[in-house]
Amino acid sequence: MPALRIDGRAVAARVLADVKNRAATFAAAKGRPPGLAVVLVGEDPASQVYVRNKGREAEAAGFRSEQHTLPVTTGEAELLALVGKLNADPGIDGILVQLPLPKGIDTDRVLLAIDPAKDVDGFHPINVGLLGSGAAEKALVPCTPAGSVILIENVLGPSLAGKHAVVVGRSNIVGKPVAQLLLQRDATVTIAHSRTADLPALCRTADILVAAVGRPEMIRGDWVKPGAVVVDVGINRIPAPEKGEGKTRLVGDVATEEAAVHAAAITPVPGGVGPMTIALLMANTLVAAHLREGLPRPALTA
Ligand SMILES: Nc1nc(=O)c2c([nH]1)NC[C@@H]1CN(c3ccc(C(=O)N[C@@H](CCC(=O)O)C(=O)O)cc3)C=[N+]21
Repeated sequence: MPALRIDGRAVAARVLADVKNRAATFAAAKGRPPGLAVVLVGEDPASQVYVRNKGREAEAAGFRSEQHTLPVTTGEAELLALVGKLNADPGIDGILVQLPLPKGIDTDRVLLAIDPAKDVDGFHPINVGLLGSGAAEKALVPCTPAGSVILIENVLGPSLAGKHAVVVGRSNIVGKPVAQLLLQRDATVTIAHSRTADLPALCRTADILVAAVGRPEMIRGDWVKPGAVVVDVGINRIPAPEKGEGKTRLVGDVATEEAAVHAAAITPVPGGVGPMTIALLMANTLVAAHLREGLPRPALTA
C-alpha cells in the first residue's frame, strides 16, 4: 500500500476557518479583533515572503495585522525599543520577531524581552518552561511543533500510548518542543541528532518519525519502519537544473518517494508542515487574545 500523503494545506485551511469564526466572536464581544505584529529585520527575500504570507493570513482571519520591517543595520537597542512598544500596545496580542536575526543582535535577549503573554512563537523561556513542566494548556506552544502534532493526531488519534516516536533534531524551535508535545500525548520519545550512533537503525524502530534536521533528503526510504507515520519538518531549497539554469526546488529532510514505499502516512514538502506553521501562528494569536482578555482558552479543532 502506498503511503497516505497528509494534506497539510487542507488541515491548515480547517484550522484557519475555525480561527476566523472565533475571531469574529471575540471581536463582537471585545470591540476589537485579535492583533498580530510581525517584525522583520533585514531584507532576506525568503523571510520577506514568509512575513508577507503571515500578514495575508492574519487579515484573512479578520485580525488586525502589522508588519514592521527594519533595516539590516538596526541595532539591538532599537529592536528592543520596538518590542517594548508592541508589548505596551493593548491592541496587539501576538508579537513575532522573524528569525534568524542579523549578526550582532543577541537573539536570546530579544526573545526574553517579548511579553510571554504575547509570545505567539512560544520561544520565551516562560513558555518553554510551561511546556516542559507539562503545563502546555497554560503556555503558548511553538507553531511548527503544534502543527506537526495536529497532523499526527489526524492520522493516529489523540493518544499515542504505546508508540515509539523518534525526533531527529534537537533544536529549541522544533526538536525539543515537538518531543514534549509527543510525550504529553503518551508516546515514548527518543530525541536523536547528528551524534547519535546508528541513526538509520534507530529510525527503523520509530512508529512516528519526525525529521527536523535541515539536511535535504537525509532520511532514506530504508530508515522507515513499515507502517510508520513520517512528519517532514525540513524546508530546503536545492538546485533543480532539470527545471532550467539557476532554478531551485523545495525538498524536505526526508527522501519522500523512497519513504512513501514503507510509511503508512507521510507529509509532503511543500504542502505538509509549512502551511500548518502559519495556521498555528493565527491560532496562537487567537489564544493569546483570549487569555489576555480573561476569556477561556479556545479549544481549536482540525
Ligand atoms: N520567529 C519565527 N517564527 C517562525 O515561525 C519562522 C521564523 N521565525 N523564521 C523562518 C521560519 C520558516 N517558517 C515557515 C513558515 C511557513 C512555511 C510554508 O508555508 N511553506 C510552504 C512553502 C512555501 C514556499 O514555497 O517557499 C510549504 O511548506 O508548503 C515555510 C517556512 C517560519 N519560520
